[in-house]
Amino acid sequence: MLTVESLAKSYEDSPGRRSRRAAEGTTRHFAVDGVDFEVHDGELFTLLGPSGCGKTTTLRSIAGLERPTKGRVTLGGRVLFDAGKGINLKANSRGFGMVFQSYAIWPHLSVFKNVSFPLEVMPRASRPGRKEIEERVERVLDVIELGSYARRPATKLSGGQQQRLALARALVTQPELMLLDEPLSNLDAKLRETMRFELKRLQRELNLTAIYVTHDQSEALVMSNRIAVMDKGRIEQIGKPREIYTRPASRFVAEFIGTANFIEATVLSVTGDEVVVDCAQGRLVARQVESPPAVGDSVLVSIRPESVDISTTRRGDVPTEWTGTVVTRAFMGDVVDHIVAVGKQEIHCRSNPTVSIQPGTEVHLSVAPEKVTLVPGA
Ligand SMILES: Nc1ncnc2c1ncn2[C@@H]1O[C@H](COP(=O)(O)OP(=O)(O)OP(=O)(O)O)[C@@H](O)[C@H]1O
Repeated sequence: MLTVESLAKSYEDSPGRRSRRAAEGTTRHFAVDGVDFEVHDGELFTLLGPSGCGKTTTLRSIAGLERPTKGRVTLGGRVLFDAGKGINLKANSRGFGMVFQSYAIWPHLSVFKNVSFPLEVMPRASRPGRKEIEERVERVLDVIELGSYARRPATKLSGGQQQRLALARALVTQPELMLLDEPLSNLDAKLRETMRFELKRLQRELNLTAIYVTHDQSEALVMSNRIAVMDKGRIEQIGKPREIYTRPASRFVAEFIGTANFIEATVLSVTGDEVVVDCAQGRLVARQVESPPAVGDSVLVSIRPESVDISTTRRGDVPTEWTGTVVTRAFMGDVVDHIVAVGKQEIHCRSNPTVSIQPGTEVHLSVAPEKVTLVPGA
C-alpha cells in the first residue's frame, strides 16, 4: 500500500557538531540514511529504535511535514514524494491521520466537538453535511467507547480517554493510513499497557493500516504485524515480532530487543542445518535453517535467558549441557532470574517462579538447538 524507497534526510550540522566533525569534510548529517520498506494493507508496521535513530524523521517525511533530501514515497500507486522528479504533495492532501506524542486535544471544546472539528474545517467541496458529520462522530466515539462522554468538556477526561479522543479525531476523517508517533508515551505504565491492547484491537477491527513509532521494544512486540528496527538512520532488520526476537539479524537487534546471552564462538562442523560451534564453555549445538555459516567461521551466539534450562541434576540426553554455579537469583513475580557462572562467563537464565536455586549451588544448563541463534556478521 505505502512504499518508501531510498528515503534520506540530512540536516545542516549545528556549530558544535560541525567543529567536532570538521575532519570529515562535510557540514551535514543524515538523520535518515537510505530507508526502504513497504507497508501492506491492514497492517500495523512499527519503526522501532533508540532515541535519535531517525524514526520520527522517517514518519514526518512520509507525512509531508519534512522534505526529504532523497527518495520516493508512494501510496497505492499515487506518488506523494519523488526527489528526482521534484514531486512533494502537501501534508494535508496526503490523506493521512496523525496522532503524536503530545496528543493535544482542544481543551475549550467538548469531546464531540473535538472529533467533529476536523470535518467542519474541510474544504467546502469535500465537507460532509451536518447530519453526516454527526453520524460519523457518533460512530467513531462509539468505536473508541467514549459515546457516553460526547457532551463532556475534553479536559474532564482521564489521560487514557484523552488519548483515545486524539485517536478518534484522527479516525473520523477516514484516513487511508494512520501515522502514530509514540502516542502512548505520555501515559503512566499501567495505562500504557491497557492502551496497547485497545489500540491493537481498534486497528484490527477497523482494518486500519498504520505506521507506529516507538522506542519501546515490548510495545512493538505486542502491537506490530511487522517491525523495522532502526539504528543510526538505517533499517537493521524488518520482520514479524517473533522473527525479530528469535532470529535477530545483527548484534544490535539482539541487544535492543530484550536481553540475550552473547557468546563468541568458532564453527566446528555443519551437517545439514545442524551447526556445532566451539566456545569457552565447550561445545554448543545450534539449528540454523537459514544461511548456515561455514566451518572455521567466527560467529556470535545469542541465547535468550528464557531459552536456558536450569537444573540441579544433569540431564545427559541433550546436545548442549554446561555445568556452572549460581551467582545470584532475583525473584520478579512472574519469573525468576538466575545468573550462573560457567567458566569465566555469566549466563543469564529465566524460568518460571517454581524454580528457585540458592546462590553457590552447582547447576546444569541446557539449551535446545533451535533456541540458539547464530548472529551473522560477528
Ligand atoms: N530539525 C532538525 N535539525 C537538525 N537535526 C535534526 C532535526 N530533527 C532531527 N534531527 C536529528 O536527526 C536525528 C534523528 O532524529 P529523530 O527525531 O528522527 O529520531 P528519533 O529516532 O525519532 O528519536 P526520539 O525517539 O528521541 O524522538 C537526531 O540525531 C536528531 O538530532
